[in-house]
Amino acid sequence: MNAPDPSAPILTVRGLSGRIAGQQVVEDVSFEVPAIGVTALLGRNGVGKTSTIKSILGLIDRSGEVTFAGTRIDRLPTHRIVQQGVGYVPEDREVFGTLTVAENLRLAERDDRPRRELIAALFPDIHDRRAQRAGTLSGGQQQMVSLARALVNENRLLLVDEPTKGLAPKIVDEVAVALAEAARTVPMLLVEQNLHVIRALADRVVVLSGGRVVFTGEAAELLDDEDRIQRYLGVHDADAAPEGSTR
Ligand SMILES: Nc1ncnc2c1ncn2[C@@H]1O[C@H](COP(=O)(O)OP(=O)(O)OP(=O)(O)O)[C@@H](O)[C@H]1O
Repeated sequence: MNAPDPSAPILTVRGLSGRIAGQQVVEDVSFEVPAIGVTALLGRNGVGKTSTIKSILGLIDRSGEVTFAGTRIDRLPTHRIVQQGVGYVPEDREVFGTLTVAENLRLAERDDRPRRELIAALFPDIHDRRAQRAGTLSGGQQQMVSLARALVNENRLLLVDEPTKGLAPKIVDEVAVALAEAARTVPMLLVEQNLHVIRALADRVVVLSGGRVVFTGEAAELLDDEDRIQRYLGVHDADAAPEGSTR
């Protein structure tokens, strides 16, 4: 077998469309995620970022081509996509509130040798709270559990949806540090609205507007351009979050 080409994208999306309840929420979206670093998926509220992630994962009705590590995955059910090494950290965390931290992590374990030591090292606070019910954790702690669930398996790509949403600034920084650690070992497609976090983490950006891609490029190309930031994201650089955001 040939060795994989490290310069090839880990994920290629071509002409992806997604529908929810018969309504088109993702329209003919095309972009690539390199096999290294963080690619940020950006855009104003409601442009279709979450729906794009869900279309890739087959969580909503979709059409178009999605190629992961050289294999078409656009006809596969979600569990088969995840089994191929696509980790998902959903918006709003979706931890099992009545289960303990340890039980939440155990449920996520897919590999023969789950990376429990790595999780303990990356998230010492969560490790110390492994007997606590996840529903009683703070928002930031729940986000760490959600991230830990994706990192406990050896994934080849992480899809991370708005990990800092609704968190206090200090906790946003902690989550950003954890994401940066994670990004050292696995490429990431990150939906994020906080400009400070985007600046700290993103290597490349893909910007959506009205369900379509309107800009792709190096993160600095967007972040050094006040006009583009305002036009595409509806924020001034000094702001942490776009218009209409709850943060
Ligand atoms: N379950 C649903 N039923 C009907 N419409 C939906 C549903 N989920 C999303 N939509 C619509 O699809 C469009 C795209 O939503 P999506 O959540 O993908 O946007 P987003 O860019 O992730 O937004 P945000 O930044 O606010 O999280 C929006 O117009 C939204 O109202």
